[in-house]
Amino acid sequence: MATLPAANAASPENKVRVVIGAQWGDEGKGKLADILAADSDICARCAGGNNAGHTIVVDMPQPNGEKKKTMFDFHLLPSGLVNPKCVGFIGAGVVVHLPSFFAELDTLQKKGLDCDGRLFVSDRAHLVFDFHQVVDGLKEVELGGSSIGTTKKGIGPAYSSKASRSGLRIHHLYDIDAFAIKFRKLVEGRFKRYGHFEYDTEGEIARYKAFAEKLKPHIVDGITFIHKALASNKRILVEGANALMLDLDYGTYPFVTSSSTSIGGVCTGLGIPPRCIGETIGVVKAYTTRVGAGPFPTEQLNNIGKHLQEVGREFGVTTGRRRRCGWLDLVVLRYSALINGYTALNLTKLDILDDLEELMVAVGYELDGKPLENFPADLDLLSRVSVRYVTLPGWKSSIIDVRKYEDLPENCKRYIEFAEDFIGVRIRFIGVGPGREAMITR
Ligand SMILES: Nc1nc2c(ncn2[C@@H]2O[C@H](COP(=O)(O)OP(=O)(O)OP(=O)(O)O)[C@@H](O)[C@H]2O)c(=O)[nH]1
Ligand SMILES: O=P(O)(O)OC[C@H]1O[C@@H](n2cnc3c(O)ncnc32)[C@H](O)[C@@H]1O
Ligand SMILES: N[C@@H](CC(=O)O)C(=O)O
Ligand SMILES: [Mg+2]
Repeated sequence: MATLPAANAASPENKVRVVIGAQWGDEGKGKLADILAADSDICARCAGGNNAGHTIVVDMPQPNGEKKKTMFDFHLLPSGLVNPKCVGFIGAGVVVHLPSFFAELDTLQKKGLDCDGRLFVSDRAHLVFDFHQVVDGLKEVELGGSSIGTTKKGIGPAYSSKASRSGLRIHHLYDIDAFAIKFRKLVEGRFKRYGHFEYDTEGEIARYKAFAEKLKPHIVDGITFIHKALASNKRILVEGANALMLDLDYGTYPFVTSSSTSIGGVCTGLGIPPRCIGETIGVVKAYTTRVGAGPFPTEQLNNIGKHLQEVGREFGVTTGRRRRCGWLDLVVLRYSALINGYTALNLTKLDILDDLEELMVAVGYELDGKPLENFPADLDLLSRVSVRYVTLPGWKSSIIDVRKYEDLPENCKRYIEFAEDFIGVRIRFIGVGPGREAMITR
């Protein structure tokens, strides 16, 4: 009997739901993924690695029956794991740093989340090794003034190993002698390219031999796993990492990450066809942030930027770096919506704009006095654009306790509706605070 389900075994109605970043990351995907995980059986990661940083704030039940506000930081593991009934899955498109995988898992267990038997990883996922992280740092130094500002988690070097067909995948761990030969060759190659650096190659091989044992209960054939889940009508939620403007093809290259962070990465990263994708929810911060180098047309290097950074507590969850801040860029969002085909949007951190007198939103770019029709591929052009803004009045009151759309201040609704009309996609969820409960659903 065949073990894989037949291609048409899944009911056409059972489609995966996708939560995906529409800007330069840190839009608050983790919070929405956590909320949607309540009615999902599986929460899957399809791309990226532990460069991502999702923060989730929930009231956790305590042994004494009380609830305690608890903050979770997810990097490599899917945020849906906060829901005790949700199974986590890491697809083949993700690059996995095993020490971080186990450290994150340990932290979750210590915070009271039992993940036994509900975290699985595809045997086709590539491994990120510590030497990839060293090389990430060395590459940045080599780039000098034009460095990317990576998270130094080894993401680019690991995807480079994968693309150059010398990478090691999880299944390689189970023939340790062959693994050791390939691993030594990989490290030697890095020494040749970057000069010798401190690295205990043999110690690392021994460490991975131990990891291989520890990882066994988590490993699955990802294709069997996801297609059996589809065929048995499991509700699957995909949690995007990073965001469209950091996509290797469509982001502000080379100031991007090294994976496909767009909707295409959902198909390639999980091994599912496009027809299995249903709702695609784009997560949009009510202003714009970016961490790391690269163009950012609406960046505000002034008191507005400072206000957004401070009030929004815009610090990287992975590296602690201060995030750059600026006005909402609707040009970026129209571009992003074309590529990802959002069926709905989640506007987040709207409460951070509460105190501002006036709000500006970018509605066009001009180059040499002429309107630009597109989002330019050429970063030299992008760096020369002047931004056309529309100014909207602020609402100057706190919205953090509002739970119904009708109860939002008029100017706040105007801001939401202006963005929605311009992008052409319905804003269905509105974040008004960091907590799980601080979300308005329309
Ligand atoms: N005040 C406020 N904070 C929010 C809201 N939604 C999310 N947050 C917080 O905003 C931050 C969002 O950043 P991240 O957690 O890095 O977002 P992410 O999209 O999951 O991150 P990446 O995968 O790294 O791109 C977190 O600290 C959230 O707790 C909101 O509506 N209001
Ligand atoms: O992915 P790496 O190579 O570490 O960094 C490249 C580029 O992408 C930015 N970035 C990566 N992950 C995130 C994330 O989760 N949120 C925001 N920005 C991210 C990084 O800062 C570099 O600019
Ligand atoms: N993923 C990160 C990037 C960083 O920490 O630099 C963030 O949450 O901002
Ligand atoms: Mg983040």
